[in-house]
Amino acid sequence: MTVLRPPPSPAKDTPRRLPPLTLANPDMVAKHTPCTLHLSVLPPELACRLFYTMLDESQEWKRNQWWLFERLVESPHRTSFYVRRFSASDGDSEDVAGDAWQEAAQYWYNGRSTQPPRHFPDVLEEACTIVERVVNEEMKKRRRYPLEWGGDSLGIWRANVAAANCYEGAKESVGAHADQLTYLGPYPTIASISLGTTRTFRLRETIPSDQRDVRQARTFNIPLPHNSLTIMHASTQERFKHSIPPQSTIDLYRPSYPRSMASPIEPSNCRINITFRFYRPDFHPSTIPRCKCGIPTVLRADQKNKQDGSDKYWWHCNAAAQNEGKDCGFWKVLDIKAEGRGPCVQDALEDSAG
Ligand SMILES: O=C(O)CCC(=O)C(=O)O
Ligand SMILES: [Fe+2]
Repeated sequence: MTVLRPPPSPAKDTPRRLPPLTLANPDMVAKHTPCTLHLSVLPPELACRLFYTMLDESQEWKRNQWWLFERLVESPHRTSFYVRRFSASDGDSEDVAGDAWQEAAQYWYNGRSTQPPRHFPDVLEEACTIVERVVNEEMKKRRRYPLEWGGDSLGIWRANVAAANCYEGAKESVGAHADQLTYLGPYPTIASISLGTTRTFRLRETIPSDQRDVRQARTFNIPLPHNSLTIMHASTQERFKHSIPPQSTIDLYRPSYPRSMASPIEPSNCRINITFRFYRPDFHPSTIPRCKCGIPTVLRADQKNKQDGSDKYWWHCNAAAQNEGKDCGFWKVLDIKAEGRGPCVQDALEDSAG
């Protein structure tokens, strides 16, 4: 007897695999990613002075340490955290350098106890003012997202903290991640300046689970030269992971100015990165949910699962990072309204409509 078999079902269409793409100039970065790249952003003398100052400071920076699957691991680069001093004329209800914010600095280091954070050195303050100007000009050209911070009636972005990283040699790196949103809140704008040797900044989109059958992620490699500013605009932390991958070789950086009149120019194999950030008053440390371990939780965007296409964020226990990998399993969805946070851009829009 002949057994009739149904014809083989046609192979399911798998989305096209896309090769990595190098984004070699600002136009390409803006076209393919939610980021913008700004070359030669600081006056050259200031960029060089900032490089020397932060390189000297970096002698004190530490490798982050945390527990991962029952193993204590160490970040393959050194890092530090700075807070900005504000004058009363800035109208801040609380200086971010105040005691409460020291908790936030501690959580830059995965919950490790730390010394009080340092203040911006003068040269960092000088650079920050220029960076803010560039960020605000760029933000004016962009759409705003409903969950962005809407508390500044003039819609002006400013930085109140900075995280700094030093990558020494070609092998130091940072793995693929999206930044934690604990004190930044949803849809932050993060401005990241690069000094010293050129390194590749890698961006890769996370495709939400319900779109995996229709499209694939692409890897974008962006070479970041000395004195360039990368702005990770709103939605980068919701949709992309970023990294600085290890490289087989790097070009030494040759500063254009000596440290002093008498000193020779010394080539360097270091890249200094400074990310300027705005810690939101509505994500003040006193408002961060505590888990059953009694310590502050951390907030992350859920890049894979969207609620009916809209974003979802989780507060979750982060004790494992410092507690030999053990946590209490606390997970709670962020509910901006119920938690009394804001105003967000959407609230400002509702007010003007109503
Ligand atoms: O070095 C860089 O450009 C990225 C640093 C970074 O991702 C971070 O500090 O969160
Ligand atoms: Fe990051």
